[in-house]
Parts: sequence; C-alpha cells; structure tokens
Amino acid sequence: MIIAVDGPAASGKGTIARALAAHYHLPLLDTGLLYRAVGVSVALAGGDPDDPQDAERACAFPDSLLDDPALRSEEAGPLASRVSRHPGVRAALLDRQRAFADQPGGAVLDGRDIGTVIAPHADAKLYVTASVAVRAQRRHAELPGTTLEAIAADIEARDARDMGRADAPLMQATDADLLDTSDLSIGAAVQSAIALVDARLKDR
Ligand SMILES: Nc1ncnc2c1ncn2[C@@H]1O[C@H](COP(=O)(O)OP(=O)(O)O)[C@@H](O)[C@H]1O
Ligand SMILES: Nc1ccn([C@@H]2O[C@H](COP(=O)(O)OP(=O)(O)O)[C@@H](O)[C@H]2O)c(=O)n1
Repeated sequence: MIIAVDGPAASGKGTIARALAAHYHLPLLDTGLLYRAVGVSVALAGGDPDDPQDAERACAFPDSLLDDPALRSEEAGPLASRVSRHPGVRAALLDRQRAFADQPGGAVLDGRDIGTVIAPHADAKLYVTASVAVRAQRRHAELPGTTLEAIAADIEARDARDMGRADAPLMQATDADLLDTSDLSIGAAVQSAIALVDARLKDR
C-alpha cells in the first residue's frame, strides 16, 4: 500500500505521515529532506541555488547529510524551495523517491508532488493544509529565535514559489482527500487522516 501525503510548509503533513507510517507499519520517506540536502549542499559549496548547474551538481550529496540537524534550520527551507524549481534537480531525485514508493509492502511518502508525480498510483492521497496564520504559529514554536512575521513571510513566499513553478507544482491531486488541520489538534488530525485512508482502502 502506498500513501501519499502532500501539502504546504507546516501544514502538519510530516506529523501525519509519521503517524500513518506507524499505524499501518510502513516505511516513511520525508522527501523534503532530499531537497533541503541539495539546498544546503549548494550553500556549503558557495554556489547559487537559483543557478540550475550549481543546484544539479549538489544533487550528489552524501547520504550522511540527511541526518544533519542543519537541514531543519530556518535557512534550509527557502534554499530547498529555490533549488527544487530546477527540472534537473527534480529529475535527479526522482528515481530514489519512486523506488522507495514502489518497494514491496508499500510506503508512506510526504512532500509536494507525491500524489501528482512520484506516486500517481498511490492507494491513498492526502492533501494536508492549514491557514498561513496557523502554520506560522506552528513553525514559530519550533524556531523561537525568529520573529512570527519573518516566518509568515517565508511561508507565503514558499507557497507562491512551490505552487507557481512549472515543473511539479504543489497542488492537490484530483483524487486526493483534503485535510485542513487549522482547527484540529495533532490527535484529531491523525484520527481524520486514518479515517480517510481507511475509507480509500475499502474502495480499492
Ligand atoms: N494539528 C496540529 N496542531 C498543532 N500543532 C501541529 C499540528 N500538526 C503539526 N503540528 C506541529 O506543527 C509543526 C509543523 O508540523 P510538521 O508536521 O512538521 O509540518 P510539515 O511537515 O507540513 O512542515 C510541528 O511542531 C508539529 O508538532
Ligand atoms: N516532494 C517535494 C518535497 C519538498 N519540496 C521542496 O522542498 C522544500 C522543503 O520541503 P519540506 O517538506 O522539508 O518543508 P516543510 O514543509 O517541512 O517546511 C519545499 O518548500 C519545496 O520547495 C519539493 O519541491 N518537492
């Protein structure tokens, strides 16, 4: 069984994807980490994240980088969003994500284009969202050193860049279930997600 979880920054998709992976005993891939690794690698090499060649070169990052806490920093999100616009970067990361999705037994993947590009054949697809104000509050609680205004501005800029790019833009797949977590606790959001996935599995 493949479960695709997509949505914008701090919508709660990672939390939901983790809970679904535990509930259904499936391996989990946070695909945002791959783009964060490319973005951070470009910065470490002194390159330009908006330059396709610099970004593509950085796709050969070492796997050990995926465990680096720097990938969760405030700077890494916008860097990831900038490199992820380049079709060459998306192509370089495609096989790894598809192989994870199609492993025997299935998988949960979360990101921006799982239900639309990586695993359009997923058995269940969730598009997780929440208002900008709620998402900014959540990220602020994680990154208290930054102002709420700066975080909200980053979220809005990232939404616009991720939804506006030509290649694999962030969008709800036509067959994805929408889950707005703005007014839901983590527990309630996870229960709703499990109910939506169970309903899709029954229809298979
Ligand atoms: N429904 C929710 N209610 C309150 N906080 C939440 C909820 N879902 C997630 N969070 C918190 O918000 C932050 C961002 O959630 P996360 O799942 O990492 O989002 P995403 O993967 O979409 O960026 C985390 O600190 C998480 O614990
Ligand atoms: N499947 C994916 C996952 C992430 N990304 C990009 O990587 C950036 C960081 O993704 P993330 O999921 O780690 O970010 P958060 O939603 O956790 O803030 C996003 O803003 C996207 O630009 C993507 O293009 N496609």
